Amino acid sequence: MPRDPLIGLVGKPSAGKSTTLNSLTDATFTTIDPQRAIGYLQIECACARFHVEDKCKPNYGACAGGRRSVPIELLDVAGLVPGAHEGKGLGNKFLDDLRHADALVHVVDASGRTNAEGENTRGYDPSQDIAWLRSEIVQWIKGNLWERWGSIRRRHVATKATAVETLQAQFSGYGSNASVVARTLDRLGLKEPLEAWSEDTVDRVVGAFIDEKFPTVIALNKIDDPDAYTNLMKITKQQDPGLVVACSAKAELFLRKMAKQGYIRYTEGTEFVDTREDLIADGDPDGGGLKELDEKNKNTIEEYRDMILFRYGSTGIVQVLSKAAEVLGLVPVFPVRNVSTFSSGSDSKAVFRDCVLVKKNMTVGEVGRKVMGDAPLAYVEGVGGVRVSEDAVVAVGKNDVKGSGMRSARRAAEVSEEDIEILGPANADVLQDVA
Ligand SMILES: Nc1nc2c(ncn2[C@@H]2O[C@H](COP(=O)(O)OP(=O)(O)OP(=O)(O)O)[C@@H](O)[C@H]2O)c(=O)[nH]1
Repeated sequence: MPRDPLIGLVGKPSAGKSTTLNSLTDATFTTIDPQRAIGYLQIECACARFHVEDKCKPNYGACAGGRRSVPIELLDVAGLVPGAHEGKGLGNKFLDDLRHADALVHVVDASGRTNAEGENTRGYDPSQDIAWLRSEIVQWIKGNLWERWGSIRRRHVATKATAVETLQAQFSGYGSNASVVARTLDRLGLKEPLEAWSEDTVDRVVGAFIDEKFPTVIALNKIDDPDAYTNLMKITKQQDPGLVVACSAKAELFLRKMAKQGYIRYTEGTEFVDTREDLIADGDPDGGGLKELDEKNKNTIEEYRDMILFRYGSTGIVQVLSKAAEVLGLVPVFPVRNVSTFSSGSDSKAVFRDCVLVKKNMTVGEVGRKVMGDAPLAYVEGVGGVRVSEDAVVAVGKNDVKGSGMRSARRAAEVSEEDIEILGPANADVLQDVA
């Protein structure tokens, strides 16, 4: 059964990984182990599409006016320093942890105040970190492959295997599967057979495999630091701007903490912060019931407004996670028991109680099995009661709402009502092309 997607946070020591992880998670009920936590991905909820926002009650996470926070697992992959592939730092442990991740967030200290080892300095060029992190992963995978290339090639010829079969046998240890390898090769469109590949071709295969298996978002952290701006401009020009997000984990952590303690109103992912003073000035004599801030915290909020919120539009942390979900191509699927009312079992008034995040290119049948485990899947239908093939692929707005089979399904498969789930297409007008 496909497991839940996992996003790995990587970066040198002191880049801000733990702060990012803490700012994305709700410390009260999140710790799986010290390195793993549940963060919340913000998505457009299906309730908005069907105008039932007022009845939306998620079993996990929350939904406010159609913006839903869906739990997603995060992993802090600590211990990366240059030379990790040779066992430096926490080298082997780092690489071992890395293989579980489906996408990476590279947390970069954009302030230039820490060197490659994470030690204090000034004026360090953080674009170097992006280059060496990639190079560590490349050397790790290429090293393992090239070391045995002679025998891999001989076996490939002797067994008349396909290139996908031969490479998958080598890449399975990185959490790969045959479709990842097939997409890697498609990306390159190589003409020569595997036995004729040069070292240069193997390098290109490794590079394309890393792009496919570990799509990476670059989180340029510490933008509250005045030195960060120049680095930010430089890196945004060098990298695919679609993969870079400017952020401040420290600011996000602070704002969430202050909001939780009742000092401010803060809408995560936005520039909107209200203090008691602001609300009184806006005409609410009670100041929204917020507590009075002390001078120090008031100044910090002012500083964050100037340096981050008004300049960048948000702390960027919510966007880091959304971007990671985007590069991974995650599709939120909404299991419901009834495809007309969108309710789930016992509580017939609440809608869209569940939401699971699945990877793009998953079929309706695979999603059904993920949600239902081994229970037999009689048939699949969705909004409007339209039947859908198990082989259809899910995408946002397409085959992403599912409900229970009831009587007709029971006839179809002779299993109990509880055993059936149905997946179905959303309204034709919201169908989107499969990415
Ligand atoms: N100015 C500023 N400092 C930050 C920010 N995020 C983290 N820091 C600081 O950077 C230091 C290192 O942060 P951590 O989150 O512990 O870094 P890490 O990457 O987990 O470090 P290791 O545990 O050593 O791998 C701490 O002093 C943080 O307060 C930020 O957005 N702005």
